Amino acid sequence: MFKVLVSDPISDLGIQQLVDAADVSVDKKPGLSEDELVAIIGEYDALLVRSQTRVTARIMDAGKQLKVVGRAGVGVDNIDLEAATQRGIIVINAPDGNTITTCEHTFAMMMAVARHIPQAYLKTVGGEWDRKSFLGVELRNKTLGVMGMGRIGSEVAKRAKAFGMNILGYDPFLTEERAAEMGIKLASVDDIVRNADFMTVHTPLTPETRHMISSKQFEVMKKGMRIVNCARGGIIDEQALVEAVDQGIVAGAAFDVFEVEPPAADHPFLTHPKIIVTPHLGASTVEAQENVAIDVSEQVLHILRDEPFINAVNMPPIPANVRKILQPYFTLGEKLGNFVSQMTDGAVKEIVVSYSGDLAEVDTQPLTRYITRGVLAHHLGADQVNVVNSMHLAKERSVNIVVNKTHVAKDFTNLVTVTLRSSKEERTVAGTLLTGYGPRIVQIDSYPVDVAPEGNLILISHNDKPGIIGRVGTLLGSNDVNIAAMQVGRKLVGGAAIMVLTVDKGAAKSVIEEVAQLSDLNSAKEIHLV
Ligand SMILES: NC(=O)c1ccc[n+]([C@@H]2O[C@H](COP(=O)([O-])OP(=O)(O)OC[C@H]3O[C@@H](n4cnc5c(N)ncnc54)[C@H](O)[C@@H]3O)[C@@H](O)[C@H]2O)c1
Ligand SMILES: O=C(O)[C@H](O)COP(=O)(O)O
Repeated sequence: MFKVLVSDPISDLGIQQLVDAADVSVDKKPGLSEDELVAIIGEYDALLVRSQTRVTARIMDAGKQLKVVGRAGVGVDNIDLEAATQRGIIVINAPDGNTITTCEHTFAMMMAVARHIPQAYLKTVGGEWDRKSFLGVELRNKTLGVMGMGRIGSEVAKRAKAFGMNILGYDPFLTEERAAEMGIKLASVDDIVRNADFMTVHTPLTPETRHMISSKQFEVMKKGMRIVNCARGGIIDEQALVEAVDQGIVAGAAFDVFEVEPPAADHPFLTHPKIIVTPHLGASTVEAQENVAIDVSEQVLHILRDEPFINAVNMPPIPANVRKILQPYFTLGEKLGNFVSQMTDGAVKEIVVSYSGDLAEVDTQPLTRYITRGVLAHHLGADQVNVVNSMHLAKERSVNIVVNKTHVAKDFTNLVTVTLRSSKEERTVAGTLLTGYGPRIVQIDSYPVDVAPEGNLILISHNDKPGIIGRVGTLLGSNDVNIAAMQVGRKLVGGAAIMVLTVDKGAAKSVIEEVAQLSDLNSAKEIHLV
């Protein structure tokens, strides 16, 4: 039974699939302190959070069984990603579920600041009928600068066009062509600061974006600009903003997010007549909360059940077209890595992976992660290595990973070859997916074979002499080890050869040692693939 802890308020409807799952039990304990989480996290396999819970290295250290941290939302700045990666904890988010909701909140804030809605409301409900103090501005024909043209920024730009705004967009990944397609103008930060009437930020908070709008930008800013931040506190320098508003450079600002949340009671935004605020409500709609909780619950279930998943934040995303090609090879790749690791003696120094055929056409890094996981799992334990930390663990142990690609495939449409170089030897195994047969090992060292990569296998290297197969069979049989399948590979009659036996159950170590002592046998190894 997998145990899931929900430590922030997350939509009940959204996590229903977890609650309904027969192999999962869910505990909802919102509002726990770090110490309280440390005390209980040890029994959980998954932790579900929004932005309130700070998932620290200390919590992850205590989470001995923790496989996944699921963020029901976009920003993962409350999660120590580095610590998660080092510990092999997968961090996933729900990047799409709250895009529209946050975009709409951005417009709510933009229009509220343009028309002084919160200030006017307060006066009106206070009994004052003040129609003079709140002269607003239209959005129509104004220039809107959008910093960060990702999911939310792009939706904001799309809707701003309906208001008749001219849009300047800045994003390191925005090209002239894409900007033209969207009917906006590609701009620099400086262009936006000098020319926009409204500016809205939609970047993550990174060392690069922290205070990307600060005194230097306010000094050259178009007078009368209105600024919205529904992304992350700290992208706009709060102190510098207050000064710019007081100097009349900025006409008004609308902030949903703060450098420190919740802000201190004496935070200058809270009493400033030209700055309006909401308490990080960007994603707070019924629809968004259901969406993100559904998305994250679905992926958490996949991860707990060891099924393919998406939206891992601490490993590179796999585009859908690449995933389609690679996914069928993930299990095979891991098994090849595990097989070659079990057959190789000595300390692993280098993993050489060769991809040929169609596989060579795409970014194979995700598949290399699975192969590396297979190699390392044999030495470090399957529970210690996963696709998130496999490359990190290899690097930490100075295991070099070399990837070669050849577009031409000789005998198979696609072939994955894994060679392990250790302190003692170099061994190779290759596999493919055969239509109608599934994953097969088709080469061991330089011998062609056809072996299903599963169950208990015995790999024997011997000299091709009459009677040897019988002797091996008799010895195993007398020890109650039944042979289910057998493959023999040789290059020359009477020369060196290999034998791969699939046996119904694992043989005792002593039996394998006895097999290795038979005449004309060079080595015998048991290989177990799950
Ligand atoms: N207020 C809320 O409740 C709320 C809700 C959802 C998202 N968010 C926040 O909104 C932000 C945007 O979310 P998203 O889903 O659109 O993310 P996204 O990843 O789709 O888009 C972010 C964009 O920022 C760009 N970017 C990165 N560095 C940049 C830089 N230095 N200058 C300009 N652009 C840069 C990226 O290239 C990317 O296109 C995030 O910070 C997210 O955490 C807030
Ligand atoms: O990054 C996000 O998804 C938003 O900031 C929403 O955060 P929340 O889930 O705490 O509302």
